[in-house]
Amino acid sequence: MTFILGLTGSIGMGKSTTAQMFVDEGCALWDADAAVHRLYGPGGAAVAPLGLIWPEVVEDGNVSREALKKVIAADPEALKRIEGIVHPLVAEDRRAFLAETQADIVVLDIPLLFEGGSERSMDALVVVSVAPEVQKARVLARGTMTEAQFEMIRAKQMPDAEKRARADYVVTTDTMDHARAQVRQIVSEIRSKVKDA
Ligand SMILES: CC(C)(COP(=O)(O)OP(=O)(O)OC[C@H]1O[C@@H](n2cnc3c(N)ncnc32)[C@H](O)[C@@H]1O)[C@@H](O)C(=O)NCCC(=O)NCCS
Ligand SMILES: Nc1ncnc2c1ncn2[C@@H]1O[C@H](COP(=O)(O)OP(=O)(O)OP(=O)(O)O)[C@@H](O)[C@H]1O
Repeated sequence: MTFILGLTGSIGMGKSTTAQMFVDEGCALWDADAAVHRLYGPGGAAVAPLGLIWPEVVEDGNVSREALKKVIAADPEALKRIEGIVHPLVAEDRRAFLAETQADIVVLDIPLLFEGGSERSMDALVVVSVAPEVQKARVLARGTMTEAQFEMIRAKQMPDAEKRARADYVVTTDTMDHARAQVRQIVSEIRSKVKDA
């Protein structure tokens, strides 16, 4: 039996960093953002359908994220159409992963877990969270988004407080040591539950 643990949190809250801590504790990981990278890469299943609508986003057989961001900036409806193409392909990638895995605990790192409605298929939910000013400072420090792009994405996502209210576990990502201690506690609780079941 594999225990399926959904991991989510708003932009820049520490999903990838926390997911890696679960891997360090022996959990298997599937990462939705990484699946999107595969789908946009050479031979990826999203390249042809996106290219049919916006030929300019395909460069050397890849989907260019920069070109896609230009499309979204010019047409606010475009993101919905992109999601309509990409999300079913991501769901298929996840099904294939879950069919193969042998791990006792699988962590599914999904930025839009609540927004996309996949929470029902999880055994438990982890939400990562930190103060909003820390979140913003961390995202802007990466230098990949302007403040306006960050605010646009944040406004589109379910508010952090609502996510926390729906979580079975909240991991506060204020420091690495604190987050790691919380991850170890969660894994040990789940392993003892699974053993007793
Ligand atoms: C808009 C795009 C081009 C921006 O690419 P970029 O490389 O700059 O950012 P990246 O993909 O790393 O996203 C950063 C964060 O933004 C948030 N985000 C991304 N897409 C969305 C979305 N459709 N709705 C809400 N938040 C989103 C997530 O928290 C994500 O972790 C890209 O995110 C994209 O193609 N999105 C559509 C596919 C999608 O919905 N992916 C989300 C996970 S399935
Ligand atoms: N527990 C922590 N303590 C200190 N810094 C952290 C912690 N967790 C994450 N960070 C830092 O916060 C930033 C964002 O983390 P990360 O990339 O894991 O977030 P994310 O939620 O996956 O982001 P995105 O939504 O953009 O994909 C990174 O610079 C990371 O080093």
